[in-house]
This record gives sequence, C-alpha cells and structure tokens, in this order.
Amino acid sequence: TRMRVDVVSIFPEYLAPLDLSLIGRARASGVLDLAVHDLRTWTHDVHRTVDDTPYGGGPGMVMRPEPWGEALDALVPVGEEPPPRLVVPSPAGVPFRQALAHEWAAERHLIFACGRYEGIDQRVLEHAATRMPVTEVSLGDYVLFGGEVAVLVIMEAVTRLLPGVLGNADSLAEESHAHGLLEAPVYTKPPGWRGHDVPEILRSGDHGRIARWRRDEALVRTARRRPDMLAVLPATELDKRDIAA
Ligand SMILES: N#Cc1c(-c2ccc3ccn(Cc4ccccn4)c3c2)n[nH]c1N
Repeated sequence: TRMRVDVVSIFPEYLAPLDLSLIGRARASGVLDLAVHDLRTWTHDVHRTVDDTPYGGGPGMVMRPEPWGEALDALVPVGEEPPPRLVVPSPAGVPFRQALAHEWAAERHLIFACGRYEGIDQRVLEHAATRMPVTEVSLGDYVLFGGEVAVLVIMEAVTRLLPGVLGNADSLAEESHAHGLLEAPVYTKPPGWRGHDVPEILRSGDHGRIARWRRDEALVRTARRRPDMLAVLPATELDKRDIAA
C-alpha cells in the first residue's frame, strides 16, 4: 500500500462518502488504506465524554485532551519511521492549497483529527508535535461546525494525485492551478443547444488555434475572477499573451 490514512471523529458516519467512487477505487486497488475511528472508542466514562468547558470562559465547549492522546497513541506505532503527519482542520489553520495536496500525497501515513465544538485542547497538538509533524489547516475564510467536511475535501484533493487513481494522467496536466490559471470553459455535444452554440473554433480541428483560444479564455477568466492569481504569474507568462497592462 502506498498510503495509510486514519481519520478520528465523533461523527465517523460523516466520512462514509470516502467509500465511494474514486476514493473507493483507490482503496480497492490497494493504493490507499483508509480507516475511520470513533473518538469515543478512547473514552472510559459511562457518558463517553469528549468535551468540557473552556478555561478562561467563553461560549461553547472544548474537546478534552485525554481521548485524543489515547487515540493518537493507538494509531502511531512506537518508532514508526517516517512518522505519520497529523493534519488538524481548523479555522485558524494555514490555507489548504494544491501545493499542500501534492506534499501530502507523498506521505506514507496521514492521520486526520476532526475537531468539533470550539476546537481541540491545544495541548493535544503540542504533545503530538513532539512525535510527528503536525499541520493545522483551513479550507477557507468561512466557519464550519467541524473538521469532517474539510477531511472529505482534503482526501479528495490528495487521493486524486496518487498514482493510478486518475484515468488519463493528461487531465492532471490540464487541471487549473497547475499552470497557474483558471480552467477554460468546456463543451460537449450537441453543437447547438437551446440557441447556444459551441464556439466554432473548438470544432475546427485546428489544435494550435484551439490551444491558443483556451489559454486566452483562461487568462480572461483569471483576470476577471482571480486577479490575485495573475499577480504571482512569472512575467514570461504574461508577456507571452502580450496582455501585460
Ligand atoms: N478546516 C476548516 C475550517 C473550519 C473548522 C475546522 C475544524 C473545526 C472544529 C470545530 N470547528 C468549529 C469552530 C467554530 C469556530 C471556532 C472554532 N471552531 C471547526 C471549524 N471552519 N472553517 C474552516 N475553513
């Protein structure tokens, strides 16, 4: 197996979609070995308590450190080399971008800690960092209820980069954020639909002109929707299309 992934959550059923489609196939092909665990496995009181009131006051509850400590002890064999990476979705995390997906696709073992409530006691991450690399990661500037949906997103972005998971590797090459621009629009049959026609050039068979048309469309879209992405393009890219302002 190329990659082992453990996910710990108090809502393990939230991760059920990881059994489907591409990720299901990656697991079936043996390239990905995924296990989802219920954090309450590592509680010992009759109410299986995972949360408590926050020190310093404030609204909501905080996830207790003890169950997380025992969960990580159970999931990280002593002396595992290289150590797994612990990924903790959090509103306070570093932005999750394609570069991180590529980095994490090269890992042998990932452990995802799905927080809920107001988050996980920070000492869990501090202690884990003495044994393994730990990354707090955020999907974006909006607030979710917990880390589970972030794990679904991250797992999709990482799994599709694993060898043999994607059908034709070409779609990887073409994907947006690979050449630093947004994707050009896509079309398929019928050529005319409800009065809207497919751009003639795409049906011309002139592959040189088609490639140029797609790049121009990608640049225009990026300039309109994500000017921030253009700011970081190497100048040569802009000069090529002589759209440098
Ligand atoms: N990734 C990501 C996230 C999250 C996220 C991730 C994990 C948890 C665990 C609890 N909460 C609720 C919560 C709300 C308020 C303050 C603290 N915590 C999470 C939210 N929100 N937005 C993102 N892009």
